[in-house]
Amino acid sequence: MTLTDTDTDEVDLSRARIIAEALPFMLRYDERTIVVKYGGHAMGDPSLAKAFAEDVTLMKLAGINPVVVHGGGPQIGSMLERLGIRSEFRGGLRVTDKATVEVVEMVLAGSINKEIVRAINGAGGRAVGLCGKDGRMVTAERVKRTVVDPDSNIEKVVDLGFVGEPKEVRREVLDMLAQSEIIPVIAPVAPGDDGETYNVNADTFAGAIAGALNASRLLFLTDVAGVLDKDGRLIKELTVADARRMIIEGTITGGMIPKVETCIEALERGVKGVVILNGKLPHAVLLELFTERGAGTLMTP
Ligand SMILES: Nc1ncnc2c1ncn2[C@@H]1O[C@H](COP(=O)(O)OP(=O)(O)O)[C@@H](O)[C@H]1O
Ligand SMILES: CC(=O)N[C@@H](CCC(=O)OP(=O)(O)O)C(=O)O
Repeated sequence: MTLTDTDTDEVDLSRARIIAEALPFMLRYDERTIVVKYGGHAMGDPSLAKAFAEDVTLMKLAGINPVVVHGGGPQIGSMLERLGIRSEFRGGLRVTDKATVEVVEMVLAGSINKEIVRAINGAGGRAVGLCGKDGRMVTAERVKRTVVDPDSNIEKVVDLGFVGEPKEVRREVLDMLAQSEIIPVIAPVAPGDDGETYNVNADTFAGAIAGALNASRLLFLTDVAGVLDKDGRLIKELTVADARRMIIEGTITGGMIPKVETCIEALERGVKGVVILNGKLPHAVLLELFTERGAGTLMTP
C-alpha cells in the first residue's frame, strides 16, 4: 500500500507500530473482516472524524479488512429542515416519502459518504464510496410494520413510505475489494426490485453486511459508552437473554432498541462478536480492537 499522494492531512506512520505490537491480540480471530457502523451522532467533530479515518486506515495496513457502513440521521434531519420538508420517526424509523428519499440519497450516498472517503484518503488510506445500488450489492424490500389499535384491537399497517429492509446482499464487490488496498465505505441506500430507492436504517444495513460477510466483529459507533444499566453504568458484556430482558423492562429504549436487535440478529447469523461503543471517544475503534478490556459493550450469544 502506498502512503504517498494523500490529501493535505498529515500521516503519522509511527502509529502503525501500535498495530504491529497489537497483532497478537488479533490472531485470536479466525477471520479478518470487521464491519464498523459509523453513526451520524458519532461524526461531526473534525478531529474525531480524522481519528476515525486513521483507525480504519491502520486496520487495513495491519491486514484487517475493515468495511465501513455509515449513518447520517442528524445530517438528513438538518437538510430536510433547510429544505422545509417535515420529517417524523415511527418506531425508530424515518417516515420517508418521495421527496424525503431524494434528500436521504443525496445526503447519505452524496455528501456524507464522500466526506468519509475524503477523510480516509487524507489519513493515507484508499477508500471507495458505495451504496446498496453499486453492483446491486444490497437490495431492499419495503418495511411492513403493523400496530394494534388499542380502541378497536384491530391490527393496522403503518405506512412508512420508502423505508426498506435488506433483502439480499451480494458479496462479490466487497470480496473483490477485500483482496485490494481499497476500504469500502457504504451508505444505507438500496434499490428495490420494484425500481424504487429505499432508505434503510444504517444499523440494520450494517448488520446485514456483517452477516453476509461472516464478519468477525461488528462495531457500532454511537454517542454513548455502550449499553447502560438502569443506574447509567456501562455494561461490559451483555448476553442476548439479558438484552431482551432489559428491553422488556424498559432499561433499553429509543434508538438503542434497533441497535441491540440488530446485534442479536447478527450474532444469530454467525457474526462472532458485536460491540456497541462510544464513537465520541477519540480512536474508539483501536481501543476496542487492540486493548484487552475493549471500550464498549460486547454482546455475546
Ligand atoms: N440502556 C441504554 N443504554 C445506552 N443508550 C440508551 C439506552 N436506552 C436508550 N438509549 C439511547 O440510545 C441512543 C443511541 O441510539 P441512536 O441515537 O439511534 O444512535 P446512532 O445515531 O448512533 O445510531 C443513546 O444516545 C441513548 O439516548
Ligand atoms: C429508515 C431510517 O430511519 N433511515 C435512517 C438512515 C440513516 C441512519 O440510520 O443514520 P444513523 O445511524 O445516524 O441514525 C434515517 O433516515 O435517518
